[in-house]
Amino acid sequence: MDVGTIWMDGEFVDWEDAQVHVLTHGLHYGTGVFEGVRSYDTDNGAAIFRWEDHLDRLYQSAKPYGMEIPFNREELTEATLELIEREDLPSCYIRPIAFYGYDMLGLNPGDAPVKVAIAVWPWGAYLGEEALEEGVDVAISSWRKFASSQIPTNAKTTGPYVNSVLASLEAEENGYTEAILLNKEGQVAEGPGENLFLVRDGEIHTPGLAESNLDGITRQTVIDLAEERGYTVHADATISRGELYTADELFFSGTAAEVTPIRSVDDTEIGLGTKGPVTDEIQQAFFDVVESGEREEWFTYV
Ligand SMILES: Cc1[nH+]cc(COP(=O)(O)O)c(CN[C@@H](CCC(=O)O)C(=O)O)c1O
Repeated sequence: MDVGTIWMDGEFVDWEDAQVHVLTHGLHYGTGVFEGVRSYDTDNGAAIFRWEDHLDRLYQSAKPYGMEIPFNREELTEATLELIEREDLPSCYIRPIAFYGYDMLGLNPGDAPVKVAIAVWPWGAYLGEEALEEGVDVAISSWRKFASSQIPTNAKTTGPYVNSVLASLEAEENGYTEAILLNKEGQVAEGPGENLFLVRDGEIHTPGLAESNLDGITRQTVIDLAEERGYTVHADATISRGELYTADELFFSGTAAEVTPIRSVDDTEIGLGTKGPVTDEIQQAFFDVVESGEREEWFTYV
């Protein structure tokens, strides 16, 4: 990858110089919070999709860990816009991260400084170029999604992503593109890096957030777009494993995954085994939004 600069604690540094001490608290204990954001090269120029919502979530994610991010919204916004321009990447994936840095180790971060970095890079179709059109084959993970009573699932925290890594590794080792995780009660939670939607008899269902799922910004976008098109959306659904197999359609949503159809679960074909008509309509509506860049309330223009 043709790399450039990274914004780190107020400075733009060369990619290879963006390094941390091996005794960084976040490296040992997973005490970091991050965002996954996309800038699109829209008809109205480069524009970051739902940046304000991602910023909201970044600061909210820091709260359970007593983490004070030492830069305000305006500073992070200015840094990100400048970084996109410096890297000349109107269409890119943006990774802001804040984490407890280097001081004497111990579970309590104590006087460890809060470090902040922002990187951008090109990132195409998260689950593969053909996935958006043809759908992906997924498997139910043997790992369960952790519960919000164990770790705040409304915070996008680095350490707990080992749960997602385990599920993704297992899926790939078994020949699948992605996993679906069940929660500790055995109900459908989400993907390792995506929310999940089910279509049945023309209505759309997605698991609720309280028990185990990230409050996805793309999930909310899908809900808004579906309701605008007259669909009934059940946004607090309890979905059993069996209902996945009998669904008319399934799809993932996420900043990286965008809207990706699921064509099989545990080798059981979903619907006709390809992208379904409702998924197609929602996916097209999503891409119309991010390609046009017209809905100003959802875009921060570079
Ligand atoms: C567990 C999880 N659930 C749902 C979502 C969708 O949330 P949103 O992006 O706000 O719609 C993501 C984003 N996963 C990010 C990280 C992916 C990665 O591999 O790292 C992403 O999509 O950027 C998750 O990590």
